[in-house]
Amino acid sequence: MPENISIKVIGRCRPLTGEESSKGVKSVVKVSGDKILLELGGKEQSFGFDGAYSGEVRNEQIFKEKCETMLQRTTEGYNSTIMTFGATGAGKSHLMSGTDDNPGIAPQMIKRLYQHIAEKSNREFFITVSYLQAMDEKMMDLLNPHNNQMTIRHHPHKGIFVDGLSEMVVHSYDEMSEMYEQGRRVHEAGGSDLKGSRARAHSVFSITIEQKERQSSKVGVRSVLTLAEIAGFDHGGSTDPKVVAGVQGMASVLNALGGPKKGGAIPYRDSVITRVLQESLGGNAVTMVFAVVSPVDKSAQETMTTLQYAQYAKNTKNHVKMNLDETHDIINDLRDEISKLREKIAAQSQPNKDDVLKMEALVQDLQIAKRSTWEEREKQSSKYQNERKTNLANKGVLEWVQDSMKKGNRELQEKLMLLQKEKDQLTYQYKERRKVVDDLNEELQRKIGEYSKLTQSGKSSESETKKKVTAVHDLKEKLKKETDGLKRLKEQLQELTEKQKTERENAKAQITSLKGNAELRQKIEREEREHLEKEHAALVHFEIDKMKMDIENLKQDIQMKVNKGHTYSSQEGELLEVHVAEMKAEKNVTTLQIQLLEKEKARIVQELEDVHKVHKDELEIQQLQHFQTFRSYREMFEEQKIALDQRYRQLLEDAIQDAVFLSSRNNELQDENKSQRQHIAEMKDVITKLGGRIPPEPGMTA
Ligand SMILES: Nc1ncnc2c1ncn2[C@@H]1O[C@H](COP(=O)(O)OP(=O)(O)OP(=O)(O)O)[C@@H](O)[C@H]1O
Repeated sequence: MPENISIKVIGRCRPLTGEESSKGVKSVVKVSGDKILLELGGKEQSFGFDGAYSGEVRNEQIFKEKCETMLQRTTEGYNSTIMTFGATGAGKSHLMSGTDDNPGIAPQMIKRLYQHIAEKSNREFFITVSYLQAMDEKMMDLLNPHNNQMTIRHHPHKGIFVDGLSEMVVHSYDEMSEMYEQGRRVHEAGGSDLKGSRARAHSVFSITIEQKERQSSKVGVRSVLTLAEIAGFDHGGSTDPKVVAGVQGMASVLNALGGPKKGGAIPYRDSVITRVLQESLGGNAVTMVFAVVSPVDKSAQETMTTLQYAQYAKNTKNHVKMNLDETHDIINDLRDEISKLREKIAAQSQPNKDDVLKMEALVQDLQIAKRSTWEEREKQSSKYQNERKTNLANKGVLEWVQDSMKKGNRELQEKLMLLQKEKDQLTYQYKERRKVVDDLNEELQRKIGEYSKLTQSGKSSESETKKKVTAVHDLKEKLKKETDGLKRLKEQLQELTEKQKTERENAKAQITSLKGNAELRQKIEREEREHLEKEHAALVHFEIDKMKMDIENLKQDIQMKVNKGHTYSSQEGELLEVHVAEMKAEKNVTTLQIQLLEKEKARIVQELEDVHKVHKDELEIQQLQHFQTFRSYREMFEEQKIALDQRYRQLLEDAIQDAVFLSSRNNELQDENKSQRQHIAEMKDVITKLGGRIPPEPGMTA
């Protein structure tokens, strides 16, 4: 049994914008409890709703207090609709979509839906989205803006649906958010072929949720969550019937549902948006309407209209029921019905017209039902995905695709930035430790110097010498420890560098797969080169440092040995000098190599930039060529379609003519047959009269 539930209406008034405040614009709207108070013509009018919010209240709070329960019902299998409606600039988009730091109803709904799904691991979900724009009675597919025809149909089980509107399967929160965001951008861009003001454009984002228990034969449930933004009723003085119907259709329906015209026929069919939202307005959906108004004095009349119609919505009752997903049973029932009807028609000598029409409708329902299986829809959705980019490019709104790439890139960049931050911290620690090592080294040298002075003076006592030697040893131990720590830090840094490299590779692969975004790819590659440069410079620096430390250690060892009384033979001295000279030479060679590498690097960078430029130009040419080819294919296809249509029409005409000819020939033959039979009957009569004698043939004598 359907439940009768009234449409809930919430009032919302936006604050004055900064510009309006600075210009001294007067506010004529107040929010008090669940009421919106409007000052018009010197009088204050009060409109009571199921809730009212001022613009200062954050969208999160409104969602929590009013919309979260709607999600609950949706996930139980009930259709739910949330619409924002009001004049242009009243704040509909701010409430429905919001901003990055004040997310609107739609992004919060999407987030909560996927949290719910994550909690229900025992259930299997199949989720699709579609996004429709209706303006001046013209429909546009916001997810896949094609030029194919779209028709609003009614299906006995599916309810109202738009045949031809792309239904995209989504598998994750990210995918759904991206679809919503991208569709919204197409809506904002308006699409190049949609003339007119966006102030008259309605948009409907529908999330269809089908779910069933895993590994169970129980019938699942199916529900549609509709998020709609309805434009105000202002047609800007236009007399174009489509423009008027587009914005007035909703007013007429609300009036007939809960206004002065209540009780009469409801003119859903008078406009696209009311037909599409028929289930949400007096039908099978739990509906919440946000009447969104501006506080500006100049908009007071529009505010009044919005609030009045919102009252009509409040008087409307919907008839809500849980929707079972019986697609497979429906297909079987339809097949049974079709085969019974086929037998009936076959048994008729003259097919009954009503039976034939019924058969046609059943076959159409079966086709729709067959297209409703999860597998079929998944296939269809991939097809739409493939068409999307071309359609978006054709509409001149491909720009946003690049924007969304930038968004994806931002996430990658953030990941890389985190790694870089970690690395910066490590590098800082490394530098600090390095300073400690250097200081220790200095101290050690000083201590060794003191020790050698003492031993050379020959005045030191044994205990004093011992003390100096112990101090040198202790320092050496400390230095060793610090150097080990430094080594470990270096290893960590190297690990992090590897990780960074892998992430950058991933980022690069991801960016490479995003066709046509040459700028972005170049940016990533340049950043990667710069990182590598820094890495190499640090590595070379480290090696030179190490070499210096080795020389220092060598020097200290020699000094210690000398201090202990060791005397170097001239051969040993020569060897050591050679050793030090070799190290110095090695250092010079390394420095030279670095300079050469720098030059080589500059050359490669230049080469890369050149190659990149050539590729970018080529890519642009290719893209142009592709579009041209695509256009000529389309034209060819249109021509062939026209030729085929003509041929088909010709064949049809021929067939009709044949049928007409055969039917008239049939009539002639029937007439002939009739006159023959009459003639035979007359002949028989004559024979009987003649007593069985056959009369002579005319012209013969008896
Ligand atoms: N609650 C709010 N807090 C702060 N600013 C708001 C709020 N609501 C709306 N605004 C601001 O008011 C202006 C109009 O809002 P918005 O674009 O959402 O209106 P709209 O009804 O969607 O307009 P249109 O029909 O032209 O698309 C915007 O600058 C928006 O940032």
